[in-house]
Amino acid sequence: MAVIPVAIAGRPYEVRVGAGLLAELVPQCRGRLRKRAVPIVTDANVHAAWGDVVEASLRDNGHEPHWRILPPGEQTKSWEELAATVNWLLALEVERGDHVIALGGGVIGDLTGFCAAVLKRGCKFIQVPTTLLAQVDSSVGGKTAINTPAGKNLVGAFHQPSLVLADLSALETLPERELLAGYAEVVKYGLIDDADFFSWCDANGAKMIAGDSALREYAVSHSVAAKARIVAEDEFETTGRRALLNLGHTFGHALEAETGFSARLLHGEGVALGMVLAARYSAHLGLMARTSADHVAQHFSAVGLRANLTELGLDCDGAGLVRHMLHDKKMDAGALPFLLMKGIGQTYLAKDVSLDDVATFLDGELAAGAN
Ligand SMILES: NC(=O)c1ccc[n+]([C@@H]2O[C@H](COP(=O)([O-])OP(=O)(O)OC[C@H]3O[C@@H](n4cnc5c(N)ncnc54)[C@H](O)[C@@H]3O)[C@@H](O)[C@H]2O)c1
Ligand SMILES: O=C(O)C(=O)C[C@@H](O)[C@H](O)[C@H](O)COP(=O)(O)O
Ligand SMILES: [Zn+2]
Repeated sequence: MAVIPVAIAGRPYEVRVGAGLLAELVPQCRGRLRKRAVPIVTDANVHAAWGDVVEASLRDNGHEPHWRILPPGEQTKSWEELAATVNWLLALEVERGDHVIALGGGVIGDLTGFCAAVLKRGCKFIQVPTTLLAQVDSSVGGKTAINTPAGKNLVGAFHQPSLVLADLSALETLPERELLAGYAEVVKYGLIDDADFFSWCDANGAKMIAGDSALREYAVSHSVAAKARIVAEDEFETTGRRALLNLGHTFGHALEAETGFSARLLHGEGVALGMVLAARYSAHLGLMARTSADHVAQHFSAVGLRANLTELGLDCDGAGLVRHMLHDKKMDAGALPFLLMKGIGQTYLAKDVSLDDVATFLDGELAAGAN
């Protein structure tokens, strides 16, 4: 098992990465489950695949699990599920010092974390991520949120978990499309500031996706360490450092909004396409070699992720996509700082991007798409 510290000032915690952690849930949580009753929020797919294992670990150790089993999918990050889940926690008489367990992907982690952030002004929670995306990204760093019709993650809080348990065995039941979506956030760490890791992805990504367990452990641990480093430096996204983790997300979130937060486009798929667009836009501005932008696109295409806007079949223009971007949380005094690239592993926050120019660029991508 790999143990990665997240050195948040005043509230440090560990991310443990290894196979079999779900079966050892109670010993792994030692000292944190103070009562017999343990509230667990999950979704129906995760419950069907792993509910028995978690239930057995709790019952064998004298606990009584209380399950809240939500519908799978992005629509669950809603006001309605937030209110209903908070009311459920209140009915269970959860106290501030109690831990709620979030068992699932990023949807469950983001929603449960937000419930924990607001319940009695903050109770504790444990992230037990079961998707690749949640293991490498969403379970770490304390961003919690729901969506609104206006956009992605527009209501939320920073609220750190007490512990993250990333069981690599959980990935064995994950559908391939979800693995690929999570892989986009793995590659993101290479594109941000780690060209060697991008080369590692070039050499090993496909084998990792196909199921090689040593490669999976390396990909998850390396990604978590990268995220831990960045969030420890800038927990609340105030210095610009944490904003690097948003690479591809301004485009990606606009695409998710345009496709109605539906199964047409998963978050990680939007991020992959968004990073290709960030690379192509950087090349269009002359910041980055066109060959490097093509390399990014080819990397995603080679594993089966979409790398051209035309593949989405959108019925909008560039200005329509830019309108979604006006809700981006990075908006500052009417301007939108943009994550651009000077090369692979050389992402930076640009403050001088013209949204009219982005719209024109997107019109070109929507018309031609292919490079
Ligand atoms: N908080 C953050 O820092 C952060 C970071 C990245 C993404 N996110 C958010 O995370 C969400 C996406 O998360 P996701 O990709 O994990 O999606 P998800 O939570 O929707 O899970 C994907 C699908 O896989 C199923 N599933 C999960 N684990 C499984 C398993 N082990 N076996 C079988 N099926 C399983 C789920 O039921 C769901 O259908 C988005 O809402 C995104 O905004 C948040
Ligand atoms: O942890 C972060 O910071 C991130 O930006 C990670 C992203 O992968 C994640 O999708 C995040 O939720 C996006 O943040 P948002 O502030 O744009 O909602
Ligand atoms: Zn993301």
